[in-house]
Amino acid sequence: MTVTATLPLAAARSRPLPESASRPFVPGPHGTHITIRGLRKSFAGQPLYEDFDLDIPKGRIVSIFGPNGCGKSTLINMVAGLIPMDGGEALFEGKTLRDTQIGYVFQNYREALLPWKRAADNIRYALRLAGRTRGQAEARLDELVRSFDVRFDLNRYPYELSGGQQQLVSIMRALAPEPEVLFLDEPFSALDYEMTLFMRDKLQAIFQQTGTTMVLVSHDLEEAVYIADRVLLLTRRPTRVAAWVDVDVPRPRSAATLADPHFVDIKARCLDIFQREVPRN
Ligand SMILES: Nc1ncnc2c1ncn2[C@@H]1O[C@H](COP(=O)(O)OP(=O)(O)OP(=O)(O)O)[C@@H](O)[C@H]1O
Repeated sequence: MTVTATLPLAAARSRPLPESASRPFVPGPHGTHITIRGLRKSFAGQPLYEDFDLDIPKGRIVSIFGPNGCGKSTLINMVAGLIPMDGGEALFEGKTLRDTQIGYVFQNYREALLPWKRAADNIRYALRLAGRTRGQAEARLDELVRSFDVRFDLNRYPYELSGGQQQLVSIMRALAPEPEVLFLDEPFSALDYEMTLFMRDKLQAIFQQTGTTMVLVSHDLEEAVYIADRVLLLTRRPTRVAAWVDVDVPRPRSAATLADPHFVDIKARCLDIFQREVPRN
């Protein structure tokens, strides 16, 4: 699903909280960042999620992979507060979304940035919305430019930038207020292959610098495994967890990783689960 919005997070925090599940809340194991309990969602009377529980680990990159239409985007959009749950709840280390700083990177970078603002002003704007003073925003912007090693002119308008550059600005904007969790919905799917490889490595480098919990939806199994510490495989709807697969491949990963026998083995295991589990539902 493609979501297009320009100011998702401000809107998300003003939404009412979902109703709590009627059963007692059971916390996740040690190291859990996001605890989802009793999640329910239907579209047009057709259940997508029914009494769905999930624990997402802290300080890890989790990729979500599953068949078309199983609800990958809907899941992160509900947890990020962009669309309502029908029931259940999600807590961030015990806190509600309202008390949690999150970032979100949309698949459709063309509509994600504010077109009337220069790239740098898109980032400044997010920082000002998050309550930073003008001086703090400038300092943070400088820091981001250094850590992302930005070599193009951020004083350009989005339409003057390439797709990859726009998506890089979107990721910088999402990370600018130092979110506790970063959600990414197929962030590289609209980019060409060269730019996709570059952006994956950029994201990985940022993760290694910050340790921010990241939850990424991907259509591409190789990408899902390459980027993740853990891959969450989902079934067809009504959607369940098919499996969690650990990707115990050292970072930084590189093009050579793609041919590493252990990496290839993990990818094959994911594909096997996908093919075995998914059609049964
Ligand atoms: N607003 C909506 N109204 C009706 N149905 C919807 C809506 N949003 C999503 N759906 C349906 O819910 C299901 C899950 O959609 P979602 O986009 O979350 O799946 P996905 O796994 O991300 O899909 P894809 O792999 O195709 O990107 C799909 O069948 C979709 O058609």
